[in-house]
Order: sequence, then structure tokens, then C-alpha cells
Amino acid sequence: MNKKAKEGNTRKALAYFYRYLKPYWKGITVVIILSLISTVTQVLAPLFLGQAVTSLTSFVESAFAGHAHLNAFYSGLGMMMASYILGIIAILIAWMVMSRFNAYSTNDMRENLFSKFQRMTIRYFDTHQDGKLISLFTSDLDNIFNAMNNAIFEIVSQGSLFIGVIIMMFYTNPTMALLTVATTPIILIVSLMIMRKARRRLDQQQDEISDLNGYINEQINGQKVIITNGLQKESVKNFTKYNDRVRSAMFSGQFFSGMLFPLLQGLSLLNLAIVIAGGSWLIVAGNVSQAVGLGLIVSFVQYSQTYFQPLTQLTSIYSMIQLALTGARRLNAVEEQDEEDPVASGQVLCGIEDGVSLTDVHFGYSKDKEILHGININAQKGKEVAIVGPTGSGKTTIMNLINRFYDVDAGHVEFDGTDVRKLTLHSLRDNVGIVLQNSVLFTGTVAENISYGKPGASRQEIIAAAREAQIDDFIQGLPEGYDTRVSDENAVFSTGQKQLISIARTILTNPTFLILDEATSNVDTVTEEKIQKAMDAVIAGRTSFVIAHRLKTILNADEIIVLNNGKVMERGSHQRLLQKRGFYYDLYTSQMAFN
Ligand SMILES: Nc1ncnc2c1ncn2[C@@H]1O[C@H](COP(=O)(O)OP(=O)(O)OP(=O)(O)O)[C@@H](O)[C@H]1O
Repeated sequence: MNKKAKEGNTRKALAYFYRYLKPYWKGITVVIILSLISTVTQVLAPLFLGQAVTSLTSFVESAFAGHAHLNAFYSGLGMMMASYILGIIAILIAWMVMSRFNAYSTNDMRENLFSKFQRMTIRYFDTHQDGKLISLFTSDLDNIFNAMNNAIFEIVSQGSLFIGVIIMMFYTNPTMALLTVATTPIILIVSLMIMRKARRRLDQQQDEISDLNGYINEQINGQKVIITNGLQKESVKNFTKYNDRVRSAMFSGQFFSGMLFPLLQGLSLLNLAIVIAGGSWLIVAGNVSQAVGLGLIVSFVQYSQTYFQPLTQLTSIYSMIQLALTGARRLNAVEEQDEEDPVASGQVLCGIEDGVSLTDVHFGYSKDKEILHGININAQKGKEVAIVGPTGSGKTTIMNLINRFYDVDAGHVEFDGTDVRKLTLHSLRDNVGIVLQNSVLFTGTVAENISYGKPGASRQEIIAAAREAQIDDFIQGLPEGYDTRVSDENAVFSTGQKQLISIARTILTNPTFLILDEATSNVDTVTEEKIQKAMDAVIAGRTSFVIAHRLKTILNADEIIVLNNGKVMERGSHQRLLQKRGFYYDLYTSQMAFN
């Protein structure tokens, strides 16, 4: 990444924080005011201590006779204690206010990120690993929360402390103040050099963690494939590669960012010696009295420590701040992603009168590789069109275009002669029901899973849909029937059963147009028969596209479209296609040979 892009990213990350913290400006103002109060108390305390020491020395010098000095000593000490107590109270209240708005603002970030996911295009999910997306919710948001909880407070309080202490030092004694800040330019140059190195490495650390999460997620999902192929060792070996990359990025990131803290601490101790030497020189040179000189030394020992405190504190949280900026950059990048266009002012689709058609459709997932090369399909109202073809021929891609998961590059997908891009997305999705090959069950009861698309459905409606989908018997046999909970620990559903529940879900939403990606390729014959019946039930009277893997399931389709390499090879009824003795005939006979 070049320098300009990086600066742009940092600006975006800062703008991200600004967006989310803006609603909490009142709380932030309170925190700033309280921090300033605490700063004032911290910079005044050494002054009071210095006055107390000066008074005590004068009291001793006056052979314990000057009671005014003793009173001044006590009042200086009292003021010092009062300052510290006030400071502690201010910090406690500020901490409470800040913890509250931090929790709220990170909650807003999490909520917005999740709802953004609901609006984003399928293309984004198709091109990003699940684990990487989860990383945004875990690692990145955690980093942001940690930094906001610690860093904001530190930046405000330490920043004001830094300025406050400089003012007080110059007010108290300019010579001593100059001596205290003399080493600052060197410290700043060295710190900036180290910080630049650290920033690059911390960015890399987050990217590597995200890659590792992506890999872990993929491997957990593919655990069965790994075991059946005996690839456990390879899996661990690859994991080690990703893990090593994280380790090395983490090491250099933490090494460079962590280096600043001990460096500055060492320098602050060195500075103490300079201050004490300077104070002693002032006394010896006769510039100040012994009492004033001692008071100055005591005050400046404290000032020197207070002066270095913001520097050391800020560098100790530097990696935290940097990781949070990286997190904000990554979350902001998601917020900038394309969203589905809801076509709010489009035409509302209310059922299908004529049918659904694809006309000369060309499409590729990327510009340089066309997948569909001029597809023409016409499904008249109430008809079943089956799409068959070898794997990778483009069947699912056609489904993706009808439902507007993707848009065509050329040609048209039309409902009753209206291009899908002119229909409101909501009405399009309302009219289209999809049963996917890998049906998903969500956490909740079986009944809730069936009524997912129609949350207000009555129990009778749910049962009727399950009966039509041939899954009622099975559900009744579950320990708690329709109230059985679906969860990871209770994964009692086979692929076929999941698909039947998914068909019941679709039946309940009563769509006018149906896309069925049948799952009969990996179910037993009993379930296959049930799926067939369920499919017949759900298809009946509806305009439908069936993506068939088993040709047996689409013998009654009104039209069968035979795809190969993104082109329609043949079309017609089952009988006509068999008579043709072409591509379909070969497909069918080869499948029947295995039955
Ligand atoms: N999200 C995607 N990004 C890029 N290419 C894709 C994507 N999805 C599918 N493809 C490619 O598009 C082509 C058609 O895939 P598609 O999933 O439509 O085939 P299919 O006929 O449904 O296959 P199957 O029977 O195996 O499900 C394939 O070459 C595939 O690699």
C-alpha cells in the first residue's frame, strides 16, 4: 500500500470513529471536562508539595521558630492531598461515563455491521470466506472496544496532562522547565521512527489473523471431507503455516510497538538525574535560596515524572490504538461495500400472469470469464421447467439471475415481460420461493423453522405445510414434535429431512414462482421418494424452475432445458428428448445405468 492510500485509510478509520462517537458527544464532553479537572489537580499537587517543602525548610532554617512557615507547610500538604482526592473522584466518574458510551458505541458498530451484511450483495459473500467475516465481529470489534475503553481516556487525560504540566513547569521555573523538556526532540524522532515500523506490522498482524480465521472456519466446515480423505496431517500442516505467519506478524508488531514503553521509561529516569543536577546547580550558583532550591527539586522531580507519564502511557497503548485503527479501517471497508438496490420506486410484482423468461442472457461472475452464453428460456404461467446438465454447466447461475443475486451482463430476465431490474426487490423476493440444495435450519424449534418466511403462521398452517412436504410423520416422531429445538447438539436431521423442512417452509410462504434445487443426489431412496412427492406438491399449479441432478425427478416437467458449458444444448419434453438420442439421451441412459 502506498503512503497516500495509507493516509486515506487512516483518515477513513478516524472518520469511522467520529461517526460512531458523535451521538455520544455529551458523554465525551463530560469525560473531557473531568479529565481536565483531574489534570489540573495533578499539575497543582507538585506545586503544593514544593511549597510545603519550602515552608518546612524555612521552618527548620528559622530554628523551629517561624510558626507561619509551619502553618504554610500544613496548608501546602493539605492542598496537595485535596488535589489528589479531587483528581481521583473526577477520574472515577469519567471512567464510568466513558465505559457506558463505549459499550453503546461498539454496540452500534456491531449492529450496523450485522445489518449491513443483510443488505450486501451475494457477490460479497461468494468472494469472502466466512471466517474472515466473523473476524470482523470478534477480533476487529474487540480491538476497537479495548482501545476505546483505554485509549480514548488516556489520550484525553494524558494529552491535557502533558500540556498542563508544561505550562506549570514554565510558570514555576523556566530554567528547570527547559532542562526537563530538553531531551524531548530526540525522543520524538526516535518514537516516530519506531511507530512507523510498528504500524505497518500491526496492520499485517490483523490481516494474518483474518486469514487464519478464514482457514480455521473452512477446515471445521470441511472436517468430514478431511477425515474421509485422511488429510488431517495436511490440514494441521497448513494450519501451522497460517499460524506461523500470525506468530511472526504478531512478534514484529508487538516488538516494535512494545519497544517504545521501556525506552521512554529509561529516558524518564535519566531525565530525573538531569533535573536534580540542574536544581542543585541553581542552589550552588546562588541563583535561589536553599529552601526554594529544595522545593524546586522536589517539584520538578514530580513534574519530570508527570511530563514523561503521558509519553510513556501513550506509547504503551500505541499498539492498541493502531489495532483499533486497523479494525476501523476493515469495518469501514465493509460499510463501503455495494448494497443490493431495493428498486424502491420500481414496479411491484403481484403474482405472475404470463410467465418468466430469460432472453439472450449473457453472464459471467467476472468480466473476463463468461459463464452463460446467450440463454433463452421461457416458463409460462403454471408450467414446470427443468434445467439439467453436467456439473458446472450453469444451472445454479441461472437461478442466481432470476432471483437477482446477480444481474445479467446482457439480455433480459423478465417476469410478465418486465425486466427484473425494474421490479421492487421486495416484491420480487416475495413472489419467488427458493428451496436450496443445502437447506439450512436455524436455531429454534422445528415449527419456527417452518414458519421462518411467515412468522405469524398458525400451528395448523405449519402442520398442513409439513404434511404436504411429507415431513409431518417424522416431526411427530421427534421427542417434542414440532417444539423440538434445532441446535448443534441436536443435529438429528439428515440432508433430505432438512430439505423437506425447507420445502414445507416454502409451501407456507405460498410463492407464485418457485426455484427448486433438488437434493436427491445424496439421499436414500425412501427420502428421495418423499422429496419427489413434496416437490410435486409444492410445484403443483406454480410456475417453477427445477434444477435437477437426478433426471428421474423431472420426467413430468413441461419442458426440460439441457445445459452444457453455459449454452442450451437441447430442449423439449422427456419423451421428445429421448427420441432425439442426443445429449439428454446420453445423460439419462448413463444415470439409469447406476439405478
Ligand atoms: N460465485 C462464483 N464466482 C465465480 N464463479 C462461479 C461462482 N459460482 C459458480 N461459478 C462458476 O460458474 C460456473 C457454473 O456454475 P454453476 O454453479 O452455475 O453450475 P451448476 O450447473 O449449478 O453446477 P452443479 O450441478 O455442480 O451445482 C462454474 O464454472 C463455476 O465455477
